[in-house]
Amino acid sequence: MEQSRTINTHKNLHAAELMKIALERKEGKLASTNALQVFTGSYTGRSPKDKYIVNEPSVMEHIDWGTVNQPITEYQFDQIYNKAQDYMMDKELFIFDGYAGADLNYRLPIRIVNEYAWHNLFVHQLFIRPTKEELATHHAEFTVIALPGLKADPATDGTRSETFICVSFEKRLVIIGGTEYAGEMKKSIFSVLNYLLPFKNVVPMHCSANVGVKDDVALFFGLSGTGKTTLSADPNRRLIGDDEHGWSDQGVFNFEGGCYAKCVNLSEEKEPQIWNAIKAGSVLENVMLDLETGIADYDDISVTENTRAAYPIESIPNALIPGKAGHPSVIVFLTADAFGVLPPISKLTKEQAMYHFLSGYTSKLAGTERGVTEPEATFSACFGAPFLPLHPTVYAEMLGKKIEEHQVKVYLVNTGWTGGPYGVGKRMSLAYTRAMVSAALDGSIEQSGFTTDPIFGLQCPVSVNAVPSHLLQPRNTWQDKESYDNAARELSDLFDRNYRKFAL
Ligand SMILES: Nc1ncnc2c1ncn2[C@@H]1O[C@H](COP(=O)(O)OP(=O)(O)O)[C@@H](O)[C@H]1O
Ligand SMILES: C=C(OP(=O)(O)O)C(=O)O
Ligand SMILES: [Mn+2]
Repeated sequence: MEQSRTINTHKNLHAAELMKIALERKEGKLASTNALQVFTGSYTGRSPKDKYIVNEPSVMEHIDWGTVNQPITEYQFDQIYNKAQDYMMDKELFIFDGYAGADLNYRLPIRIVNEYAWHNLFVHQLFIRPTKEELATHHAEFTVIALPGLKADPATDGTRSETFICVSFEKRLVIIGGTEYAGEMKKSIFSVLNYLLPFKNVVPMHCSANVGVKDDVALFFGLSGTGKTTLSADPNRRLIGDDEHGWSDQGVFNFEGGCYAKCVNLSEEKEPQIWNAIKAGSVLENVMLDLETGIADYDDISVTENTRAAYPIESIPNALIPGKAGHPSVIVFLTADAFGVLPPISKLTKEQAMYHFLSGYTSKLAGTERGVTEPEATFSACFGAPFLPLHPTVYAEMLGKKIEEHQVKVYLVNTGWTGGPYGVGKRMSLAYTRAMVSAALDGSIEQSGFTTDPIFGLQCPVSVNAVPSHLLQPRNTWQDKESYDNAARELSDLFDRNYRKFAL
C-alpha cells in the first residue's frame, strides 16, 4: 500500500511537530496553556453500538457474542478494509509506533495510522512511547487505522450506521471510521488486550492504579465518570495509570503511557495534578476557550459534558514510569450512585466483591430534561462490559483468584449522591471521598467499628478520619426516611434482577 502512495506519510513525529502540523492544518487552536483545543463534531463520546468483531474461525468460540460483541463477516471486514485503503491513497497520514503494556513480558507492539494530526498527537500521548532503540526494532503486532472521514454505508457494509469500529483478531487490525472521538482509539486497543491477555494468564482490568510509599498498590475500578482518573491522581502516592491495567503473576502494569481526564468543572484547587498536567502537547477535546485569552472554561459544557484532556503520564508529578508495580493490597470499586442510597464507603467480603464486580453498578443521569430526577441504574459487568470480548465470568474468576491469593481488601466507594437522589441531594464532596479512600489505603478504616446496612448487607464504618460521621450512613442524610427505604429497596431489586443472568 505504502509504495503506491505518492502523498506524504509522517512517521513517529514528536508531540511538538504534531502540534505544529495540527495547527497549520487548522485541526485545532492553541489554548493559553499551549494545549491543543479540538472539537470532535457529533460524536463526543464512544459509540458502543457501532463496534464489531469479525466472526473468524479462531476467535468464534471464545467471544461472548451478544449486544456488546456484535459479529461481522470476514467478507464485510474486507470490504471495509478495501474502502479504507482506497480512502487513504490520497491522504496525508500520520503513523505512531509504540506499545500497549508497560510490562516487557506482555506488551503489545502497536501501530496507529491516523488521518488527523491531532489524533496522532492523542495516541502519541496516550500509548507507551518507544525509546529510539525500541523504535529501530519495532514491529507492530496490532494496527489501528482511524479514518474519521471514512463513512460506512449501512446498506452495503452491513453496519448499523456510518460509524464503525471493526476488529479482526486474525488480521490483527482495527479500523475506525465515522467518528472523531479520540477515546475510541485507546479503548479499541483496550478491548484487544481484554481478548489476548487472559490466554496469557493476565487479568485485564478497567481500573486506575497507584502505589504508596510502602509499595502498597491500590486499584480503582469504575465505569466512566466514577472517579478512576481523579482519585488515582493523589499527591501522596505515585500514579501507575488512570484507566487500564493488567495483573500478572508478577504484579500490575499499566497498558498506557498517558491519561484521559474528564474536564467538566475542573478546578486547580480540587484537582491540582490534573490541572497542571494540561500544558503544551496536551489535547483538549471539546473544551471551550475564551476567544481573546484562550483560557479554558471547564464549566462550559455547551458542546458536551464529556470534555476531555489527554496528556502523557510524565505530566503527573512523581508518576511511576514504567508503570509496573507489585500485587495490590487494596481494591476500590467506584460507583456514582444517583439514587443516593449506597454508603459512601463500605467493606466487602470476598463474595460481595465478586457480586459487585460482576454487577458493575453505576448510574446514568436521567437525560437533560429539566425536572427529571429519576436516575437510571446501569449495570456493566466488571465495570467495563463494552470492552470485554470474553464472557464476564472469565475475568471475574481470574480476579477472584488473585484477590484470594493476595488477601486483597476490597471496598465499595460511592462517589455519587448523598442527602437524596440526583436532583434532591448533592454529589459527595471530593474532599470527603478522598479522605475515605485514604483511610482504606492506609488501613486506618479498619480501626473503626462497622455496622451492617440492612438492605445491601454492606459493612459501613462508624467513623472515618476527617469525614462527618453522619455521612457514613446515607439514611441519616435523607430528610424523608421512608423515601430512602423505598429508593434503597428499588435499587436493591435492580441489583438482584441484573444478577440473575450470572446465576447458574
Ligand atoms: N466525590 C467525588 N469523587 C470522585 N469524583 C468526583 C466526586 N465529585 C465530583 N467528582 C467529579 O467526577 C468526575 C470523575 O471523573 P473521572 O475521574 O474522569 O472518572 P473516570 O476516570 O472513572 O471516568 C470528575 O469530573 C470529578 O471532578
Ligand atoms: C475514555 C473513556 O474512559 P473513562 O470515561 O473510563 O475515563 C471512555 O469511556 O470513553
Ligand atoms: Mn478516566
